[in-house]
Amino acid sequence: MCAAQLSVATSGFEAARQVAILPERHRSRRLHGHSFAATVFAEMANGAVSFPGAEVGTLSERLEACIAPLNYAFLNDHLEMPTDENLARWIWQRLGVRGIARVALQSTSGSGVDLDRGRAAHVWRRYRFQAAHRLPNVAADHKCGRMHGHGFEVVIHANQDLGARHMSIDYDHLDELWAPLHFELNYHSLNEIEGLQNPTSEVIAAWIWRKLKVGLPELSWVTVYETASCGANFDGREYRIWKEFSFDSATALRHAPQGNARGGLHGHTYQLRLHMKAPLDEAMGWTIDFGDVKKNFDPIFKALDHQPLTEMDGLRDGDTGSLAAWIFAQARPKIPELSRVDLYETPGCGTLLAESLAGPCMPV
Ligand SMILES: Nc1nc2c(c(=O)[nH]1)N=C([C@H](O)[C@H](O)COP(=O)(O)OP(=O)(O)OP(=O)(O)O)CN2
Repeated sequence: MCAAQLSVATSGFEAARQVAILPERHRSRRLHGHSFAATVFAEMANGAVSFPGAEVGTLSERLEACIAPLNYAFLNDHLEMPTDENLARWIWQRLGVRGIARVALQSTSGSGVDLDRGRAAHVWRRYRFQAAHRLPNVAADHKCGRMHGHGFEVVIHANQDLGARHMSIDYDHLDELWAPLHFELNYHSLNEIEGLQNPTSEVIAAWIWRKLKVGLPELSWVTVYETASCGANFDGREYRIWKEFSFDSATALRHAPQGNARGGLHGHTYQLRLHMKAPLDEAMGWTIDFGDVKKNFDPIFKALDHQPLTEMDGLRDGDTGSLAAWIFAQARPKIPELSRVDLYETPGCGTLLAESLAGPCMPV
């Protein structure tokens, strides 16, 4: 049913750099530093791991070894031009893992680059705005029918490889394009803005897409976080929404060799992101209601949270790959629009199970 099962590993490094390719007087031409985070998505073949269930651990070890020379280092000693994009490419080349599907590199929590399967570089930037809204078409007892508000977050991805010039889409360019939209949205009631009379996450994402695409033909995705646990993204054609859950469970890896701590009973605070793909319901302005996703997933959530996964019926093993497959199989009949499951056992480390790899990585 799923086209891709990818192991995901994330690891950080502290490093200094100078980016001389940027225009005169750009702040990043000066010596500066970041807490970088690198994320790798890879299909881990059976032969690449020492035992079934070790995929995420093995990928994490490989990534840590790969970026170790960059930690507490001057990046210009390792790469001629250490832009975020070039760092992501450097990691892809040196990781020594077959089956890499994506590499993501964040230099701050608000900016980074994702290399897709074809190694096209999508630069992204995160923005925030504070706004009120209500959904006018929901049922009378729906909480979102009342006027309320959110600290919305927006992530803009643009395909750098489509730009005519190298570094043509740098972060400052995205900031310039975002500024008038921020002015329109921030500290406003969204329902009063032309085109946002029914301001669902999906409608907001499409509205931002239309506004930005004119000046930014390289735009790849617009992602709107309505709350910390839900949101929507739009690529000009298709809508995807997600809803996140956190559950705390005990697990053990059945095939871990004697003496490996993962073979014994241990536990995680899992982060689960369910992605749904569906056409827009024009009347409601959404694909499906986040609230319905939560309600339909609730029995499965209860089967997972504060439970010993080792005793779960039908779960082949306690690794995130097995668990994501179990969750997909259980949830799909209840949520037919479900198209992807991201499951992390520690921040940024876990499994992504998807029908297609369309859509952004989503920053850690
Ligand atoms: N597909 C969509 N569904 C819903 C949207 C939307 O924009 N698109 N919006 C809402 C509400 O505006 C609401 O603010 C968000 O709903 P909800 O998922 O219930 O968010 P919470 O974070 O408040 O949920 P909890 O998990 O209960 O904390 C509704 N649906």
